[in-house]
Amino acid sequence: MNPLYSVAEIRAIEQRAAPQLPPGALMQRAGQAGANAALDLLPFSTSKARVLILAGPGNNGGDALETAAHLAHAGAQVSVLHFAPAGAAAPEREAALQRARLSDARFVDLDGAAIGATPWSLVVDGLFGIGLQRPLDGALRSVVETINRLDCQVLALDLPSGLDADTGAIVGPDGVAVRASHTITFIGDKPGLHTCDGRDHAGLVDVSRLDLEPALLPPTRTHMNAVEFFARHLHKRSHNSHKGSFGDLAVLGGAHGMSGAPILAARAALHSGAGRVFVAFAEDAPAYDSAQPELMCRLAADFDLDSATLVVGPGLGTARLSQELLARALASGRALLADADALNMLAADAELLQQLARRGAPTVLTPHPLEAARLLGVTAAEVQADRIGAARRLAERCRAVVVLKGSGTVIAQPDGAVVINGTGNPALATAGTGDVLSGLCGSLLAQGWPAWEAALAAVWLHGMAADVLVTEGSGPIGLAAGELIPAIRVALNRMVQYQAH
Ligand SMILES: NC(=O)C1=CN([C@@H]2O[C@H](COP(=O)(O)OP(=O)(O)OC[C@H]3O[C@@H](n4cnc5c(N)ncnc54)[C@H](OP(=O)(O)O)[C@@H]3O)[C@@H](O)[C@H]2O)[C@H](O)CC1
Ligand SMILES: [K+]
Repeated sequence: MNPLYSVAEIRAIEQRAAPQLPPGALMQRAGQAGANAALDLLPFSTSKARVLILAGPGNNGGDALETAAHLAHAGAQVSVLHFAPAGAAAPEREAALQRARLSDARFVDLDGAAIGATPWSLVVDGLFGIGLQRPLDGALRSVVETINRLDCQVLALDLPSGLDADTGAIVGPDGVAVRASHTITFIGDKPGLHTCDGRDHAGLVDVSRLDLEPALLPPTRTHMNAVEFFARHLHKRSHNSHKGSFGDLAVLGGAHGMSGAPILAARAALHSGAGRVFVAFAEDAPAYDSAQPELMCRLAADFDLDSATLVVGPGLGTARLSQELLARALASGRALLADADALNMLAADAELLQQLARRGAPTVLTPHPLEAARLLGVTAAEVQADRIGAARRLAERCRAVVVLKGSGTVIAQPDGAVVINGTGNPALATAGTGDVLSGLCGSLLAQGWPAWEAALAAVWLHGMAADVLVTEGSGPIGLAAGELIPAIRVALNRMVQYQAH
């Protein structure tokens, strides 16, 4: 299990640990952990390695100075770009500075051109960590811009400087942040490294607990998604089973001219194991889907919405007829997933929203940031500035499981529990992948999964399918949403094979 800690939680752990440790022990351990991570990235013959260390004015800078001393001791050619604190520094930072000055590391004063002209093996980013208060400006900003133009690997200490550790947003409206290839984060993992701009700036993340006793690390309400969270719902199938054993799902959508979306969702549902899949079209119901004749096409007005688990929204439109269909669906006692236009109609009608929140049956909402913004009455930028907060508020307000899509999808429960998903990649940034996700998640609900575990598994599988397709060369550019569907089936069956009871 990978818990994620907020800055406040990390500070509290630090305060609890410090009295039990010699002064400066945590910074020295962070320096050692930083050096170990750096050595793993350097060529075997360390003496040939040119390492640029950026040391900021705070304790993140202190970690960098300790790292510099260790790497110089290991024989690397270390250059330190030091940004002295405006006022008095912490004693442990002073000690780290002394150690670096006494080592073979060279303190340099390089401008952007000089930095750009040197063939560095590695840059270590110790400008700012969890103490960043405001956007990077002036010399700090231009150093970060210079580093981001280099080709070499960049190791961020604790987190990429310029990033908000809690939200993954870059600090400041026009802010900059280091683009690291690797991050070694201290004491505990941090949500901001895995969502919003976090994944693009943190690279591969590794955690060093700085040898703190596990008892010092309290339980958290935020975790990275993991198969173990939903594995108990993976079951091998019995011979003595039939289509009725695996539930009925109906995808409610498809207003005039928007029939592709519900079809995509329905195909995904079929290939994720639902026993029978209906497509209930708001208008223009086709006789059948020639590519997937297994799907049963109906006119929504004639379909008994109480007879199946429901996915409501793909291509549904927001016309009067669609609003009535949504109201009927919300009144059903069956499990329900609301996506796309269903979310837009809920945002525009407080009564429908209340009806949703009063539902007793399992309910999942799958908004992208703009849909979440409409539901919360804020802007998409405000949602992205605090994706975890937005998902938590929406889950609480709607009393439903919320899947806030985007880089590092955030899944929230009404009780405040949050999971950030780590699978997936930019190949998913194409039309229709949301419909595939809603069909997949709806299919798990139809097979009897609880809302929370269905959402965790669906988001995990959806991302994993994209990751597998990219390794096979089918992306990230040009992946079509429909291509995810067979890959999801493979990933699901493999997971059942290896994990199921
Ligand atoms: N958490 C732990 O147990 C340990 C953490 N370590 C490392 O320490 C940092 C946190 O250190 P902290 O000093 O609190 O914060 P930072 O180093 O991130 O930066 C704060 C200093 O930077 C100044 N500041 C902040 N924003 C800016 C800015 N945009 N431009 C210029 N200067 C800025 C700030 O000064 P103020 O002017 O705001 O007072 C601070 O001086 C953590 O991330 C770990 O790496 C320990 O080493 C190990 C234990
Ligand atoms: K940093």
